[in-house]
Order: sequence, then C-alpha cells, then structure tokens
Amino acid sequence: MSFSARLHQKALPIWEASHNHPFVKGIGDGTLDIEKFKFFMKQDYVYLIDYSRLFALASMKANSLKNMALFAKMLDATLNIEMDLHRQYAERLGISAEELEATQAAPMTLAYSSYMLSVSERGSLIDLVTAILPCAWSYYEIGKKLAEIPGAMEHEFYGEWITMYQSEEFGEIADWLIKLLDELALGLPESELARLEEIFFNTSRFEYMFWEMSYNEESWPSHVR
Ligand SMILES: Cc1ncc(C[n+]2csc(CCO)c2C)c(N)n1
Repeated sequence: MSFSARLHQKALPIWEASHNHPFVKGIGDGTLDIEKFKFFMKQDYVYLIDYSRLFALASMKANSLKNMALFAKMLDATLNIEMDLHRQYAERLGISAEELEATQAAPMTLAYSSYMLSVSERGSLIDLVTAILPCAWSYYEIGKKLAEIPGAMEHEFYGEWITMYQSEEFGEIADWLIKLLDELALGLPESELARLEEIFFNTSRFEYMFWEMSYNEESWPSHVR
C-alpha cells in the first residue's frame, strides 16, 4: 500500500463524517442557509491567505526546480482562481473585496492555519505536504461526489462552488501532491511515517471542524470580539 493510501485509510472515518456533514449535504442539495455559506466564505478567504503562504514556503523548501515551479503554479491557482470564486460570491452577497479581506479569523480558522504554518515552518518539505494534503484532496473528493447529484452543478447559487472543486485542474493539484508525498516518503523509517500520519490525521480533523464551525457560525463570543 502506498503511504498516501495508508493515510487516507486511517483518516477515512473523519473524511466520511465530512462528506455526511449537513453543511456539505446542504451545498449538494442546494438547501444550505445562505448566511452559513456567507460565514464560511469569509472565513475560508482568510484561511486561503495563509494557505497561499504555505505554497510560497513549499516553493522555498522544494527539492527541485520542477517542484519549485509547480508550487508557484499552485500559489497562483489559489490566489487568482480559487480566491476569485470567493470574491465573486462575495459580490453576489453584497460584500466588498475589502470587507472580505478584513475578515477576522474565528478561533477554529486561526487554530487550523496556525497549526499548518507551525508544522511547515519547523519541518521539512514532507511535513508541509502532509499538512496541506487533506485540504486539496478532500475538497476534490467532495466536489466529485456532489457533482454526481443530478442538477447540483447547475444550481443557481451553489453550482459554481461544486463546478470549481470537481474540476480537472483541482484534481491535478491533489494528484500531484499525493504523488510527491509518496515519493518523499520512500525509505523513511516507521517512526517518521507515524509522526506524519498524526499530522495528516490532525489536518483531516481540522477540515471536519471547519464545516462544523461554518454550520454553527462559530466565532469569538461577542464580549471578546
Ligand atoms: C478549509 C478549506 N479546506 C480546503 C480548501 C480547498 N483548497 C484550498 S487550497 C486548494 C488547492 C488549490 O488552490 C484547495 C483545493 C478550502 N478552500 N478551504
């Protein structure tokens, strides 16, 4: 079994919980409360700012010129394609780009991005790739699953979200990160693999918690905001 398949198997119950989460189901059948989606979009936007920094750091830590260029391409895709989706949704929801960018990170958003940044700054390239993989991989899986629902991609509001995440372009990013992880893991001792497994498990949990936070619109208590 490849290392990525081992990680996927270990985190499967969490990934399944994400697939079955009412937030994700609501995007799929179009019934998700727009207010919850608005909360999610704003938090996701500030999350993606830090995620972009991780691609920049990955380019810095990359082991070849080819990988440096690929991480730079992913940085570009996040800042200019994925985040454009957010800016477009924000416009439809009456939120300006400035307001979107000024969003204060909620506790879970801050915990998730700080965890990824800390693991990646302290560790080597494989630590970084392991930390960011559940993000790119699980969204592609979710996008593919939701796209199978008849009419979901044509939904007047959530259709574009599903269309983006199930796209070949995002599939390629996930596949490439999986392939790189498996290459970097070759020959590593079990103690290292177990340490990496914990990182993957943690960011898989954070992915689940991000749906949960968004569904409950969970931010700082109003008296400490
Ligand atoms: C909480 C959260 N998790 C995952 C993604 C999806 N995502 C983030 S970066 C990237 C790769 C290319 O931009 C993908 C697919 C998200 N938006 N928000």
